[in-house]
Formats: sequence, C-alpha cells, structure tokens
Amino acid sequence: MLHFQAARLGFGDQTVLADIDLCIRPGDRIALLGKSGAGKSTLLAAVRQAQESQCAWCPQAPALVPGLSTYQNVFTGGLQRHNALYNAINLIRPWPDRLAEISALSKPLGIDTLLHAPAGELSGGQQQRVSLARAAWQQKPWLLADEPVSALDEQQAEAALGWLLERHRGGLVALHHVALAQRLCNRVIGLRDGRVLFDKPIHAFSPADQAALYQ
Ligand SMILES: Nc1ncnc2c1ncn2[C@@H]1O[C@H](COP(=O)(O)OP(=O)(O)OP(=O)(O)O)[C@@H](O)[C@H]1O
Repeated sequence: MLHFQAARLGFGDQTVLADIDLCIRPGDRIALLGKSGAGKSTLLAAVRQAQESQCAWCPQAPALVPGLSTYQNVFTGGLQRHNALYNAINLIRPWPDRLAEISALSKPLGIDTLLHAPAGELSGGQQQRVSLARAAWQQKPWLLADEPVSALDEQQAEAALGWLLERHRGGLVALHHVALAQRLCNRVIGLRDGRVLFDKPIHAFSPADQAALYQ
C-alpha cells in the first residue's frame, strides 16, 4: 500500500489543498478529477516527491530530449537502475538485449517502428506514447500520471493507459475525460475548493458528483 498524508500543499502563502490523507492499495486504478487549477498536478507532484523510489512518473508534457531517439528517451526512464558506464554504453551503442526489450515494450504502444527516430521529429501523440513507454521502463511498483493520454484519440488513449496501468500494482492518474476514467479506473477522487470532495468507487460516481466537480 502507498500512503500519503499532508496537512497542506501549496505555493508560498497559497494553499492549494488541505487535509490530504490518501492510500493507494494494490489493484487501485484511481482517477483524479477536478477542474483546471483544482490541484491535481500539485497533489501528484507531492506524492511523487514523498515516494519517488516507489512511483513511476508520467508527466503532463512528455518533455523528451528532442535530439535523442525514441529508444534513447525510453531508456532514460531506467537510468537510476544502473551505473553510469552501463547507461553510457546502452545510450550510445545499445546491447541487442536492451534494444529487443525496449522494442518489445514499445510494440503495444505502436512506437516500435520509431525506435531510431529523433523524438523531436515525432508528432504530439507519438511523443506522448514514448513518454508512456519511458514511464513503464522505470519499472516501479506504483504509477503516478498527469494527463498522460491527452494527445491521443479516444481508442488509443484507452488502450495505452490501460496497458500502462496493468504494468503497475496501482495508480493515481489525473484525467480530464470522465468517460475515459469510467472505462479504465475503479476508484475516483474528486478535488474541489482546496480539498478532497469525494473518494469513492467509480461505479458510485454519479452525474451529481460530476456536476459538483465541474460547475
Ligand atoms: N509552480 C507554481 N507556483 C505557484 N502556483 C502554482 C504553481 N503550480 C501551480 N500553481 C497554482 O496551484 C493551483 C493548482 O494548480 P495545479 O497545476 O495543481 O492544478 P491542476 O488541477 O493540475 O490543473 P490543470 O488541470 O489545469 O493541469 C493553481 O491555482 C495554480 O495556479
């Protein structure tokens, strides 16, 4: 189980969220919902900071290194697992095993044919899929993701995020699309007015909950 507690999260004098007490249990696929500015990224960043060694991270913007290839960008997800020499060799002249592993990892995301393409030449959706593969390559037990499939069409988004969630013990994912959250997640946390408005199973998420969050 991953536990995170904070009396207050914010920036300087501004309190973004208060009284956070969050448990992510094995099997939890938690959709984090709330209006723009509700504090989803702030919460994810704080959980990440507190539990970095346990959590894979998929950011809102892919932030790939444009001059590096898809393979190299994915590989950077696992730099912390190895020493500098191993990393340098596998970045410059990848061992066939590494290339094969990252190719296999990239296949379900449809980017295995782009392994040698510079990330700067990929479309927004392709870059986002590289970012998902990089998160998977971190090989951490839990997933934290901030709008990880916003640049993908509905079908691709569901397949790609479903794939990433399956590779983790549990996950907390900020999403804008309620329908996607309902298809992929089993629990929902709603943020509003600086606090957790509800934390419930997704099947109990009602139109009234949705209205309370976004109106
Ligand atoms: N680096 C920062 N410095 C100061 N204030 C910030 C910073 N980042 C976010 N904020 C403020 O914190 C509040 C919550 O922002 P946050 O990015 O967590 O919201 P969000 O729910 O993730 O929004 P979105 O859906 O638009 O990404 C907002 O009022 C925002 O202006």
